[in-house]
Order: sequence, then C-alpha cells, then structure tokens
Amino acid sequence: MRDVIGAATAAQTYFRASMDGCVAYMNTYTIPKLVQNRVRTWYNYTWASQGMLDESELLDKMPLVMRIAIAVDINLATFQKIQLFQGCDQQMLVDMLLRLKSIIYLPGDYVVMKGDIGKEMYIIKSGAVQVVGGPDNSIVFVTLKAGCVFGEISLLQSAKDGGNRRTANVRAYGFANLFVLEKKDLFDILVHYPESQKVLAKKGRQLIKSKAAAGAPAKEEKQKGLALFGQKPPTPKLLKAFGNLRKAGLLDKLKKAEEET
Ligand SMILES: Nc1ncnc2c1ncn2[C@@H]1O[C@@H]2COP(=O)(O)O[C@H]2[C@H]1O
Repeated sequence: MRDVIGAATAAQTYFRASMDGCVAYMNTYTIPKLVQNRVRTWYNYTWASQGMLDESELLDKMPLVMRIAIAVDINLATFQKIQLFQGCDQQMLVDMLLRLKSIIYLPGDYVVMKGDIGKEMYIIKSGAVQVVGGPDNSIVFVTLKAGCVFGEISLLQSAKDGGNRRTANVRAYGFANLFVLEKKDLFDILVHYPESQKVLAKKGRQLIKSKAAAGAPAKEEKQKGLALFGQKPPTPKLLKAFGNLRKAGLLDKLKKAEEET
C-alpha cells in the first residue's frame, strides 16, 4: 500500500516539477499570459486524461516485443476499422502503430491549415475535429470523431502542382487526442509492403473523391495527381524514337540498305 502511495506521490511531484519548469521558462521569455494559460491547460488536461505527459518516454525504454504487445493490444483494433487501411497487410499496421505519436490539442486549436505542406496524417484517438472554411472559418464541412483519419490527402498526392498542400483547415472541436503519423515514417514502412502500397493508393483516390464531393475543397486536378509512390518516369525521347523506328519497320529497311552498300 505504502508503495502505491509512494509511486503516486512521485508521479505528482514529477508533474509539478515539469509544469513549474515550463512556467519559469515562459516567464523568463515573457510569453503572453494568454499563451501561458493555454500551456497550463494543456499540462493539466494531458496529465488528467492520461496520467503522463509523454507516453513515448515510457514506451521507448521497453524492449520491442513489449512495445508491440502493448501497441497491438491498445490500438490494432481501432486501426483495423479505419477505411483507409482496410485490405492492408496486418504486419504493416503493426509497424505503423509503433511509429505513432500521441498528441493533445486544445479546443479551437488549428491542427492543419489550408495551403500548408502536409507532413503528417492524424487518427483521432478521442474527441473530435472539424473541417472548416469560408469567411472566418465559419462553415463547418464535417465533424470527425474517434477512429477517423484526416490530413491524408496532402500526404497521398505528389508534390507536383502543389498536390502536397493541405486542402482545408482542421480545428479541434473540444479537446482532441490524436495519433500522429509522419509522412516519412509512412513511406519508410510502405517500401516493405508493395501490395499495401497499391491498396492504399487506390483507397486514397476513392477517399479524395468522396471527401471532395462531401464539400471540402479538394481540387479536381489534384485528384488526378495522386502519386503516393511516384509516377512512371517518361520514356526518354531517344528511346521513343527508337521504338517508333522499330514499329514502322524502318530499322530493318535501314539495315538492309546498309548491307547492300
Ligand atoms: N469533405 C471532407 N470530409 C472529411 N475530411 C475532409 C474533407 N475535406 C477535407 N478533409 C480533411 O481535411 C484535411 C486537410 O488536410 P489534407 O488536405 O492533408 O487532408 C484533408 C482531409 O483529411
């Protein structure tokens, strides 16, 4: 019993020390009170909701086999239900779970801003976000809840013609606890799963179409540019010319003429 109380007190002390350190830091740099209050709210909410400030601190110390067991136990079922990942290799999903980072956004925080370059996608762990636009972001295109994915459009398209830009603003609706998957991590994983690459590219195309139809402004020309894994490079001009020669039988004629001379 004494051990349990001791551990709880140690955790509380750690939390207080972290928050006090952060407040001292903000005071040193005379950070505006409004921002300071938001940071305090973040600390308090994060601590109250998950009993720690950074889950990865805890998990990173564990052997891989334990991290896999925990990740599978807590999150695999959620990921298996995500439409975007259906049909993907199960092992790929496990690899993905190991790369996730957890982050909490405060009510009204913008998670992604239209026009920014997309470098990560998000899966909602708990809470909700809204895809917004129009004057003062007053139009709510859709509200996304736990288990939904967002921020994937700019990841699944090629950088060509600005396809890697965010297509809409996404704002936390209440406290939003999100998983973040970085583009680099996603692409590193997919290199090992060519079949899942194809599944994801196809799903991505379908989702982009349905989301654009649902209201938010994914541009028509961007849908065509879906190039998760790059497009086939164009055939060099010289090779094309060579191909045409063969087709026309010109090559044979030239050879014959050469032999006759
Ligand atoms: N109509 C929609 N329905 C659901 N989500 C959307 C819709 N339009 C845009 N989004 C999401 O908003 C995100 C903004 O960043 P991305 O363009 O990377 O990816 C976008 C989608 O995930």
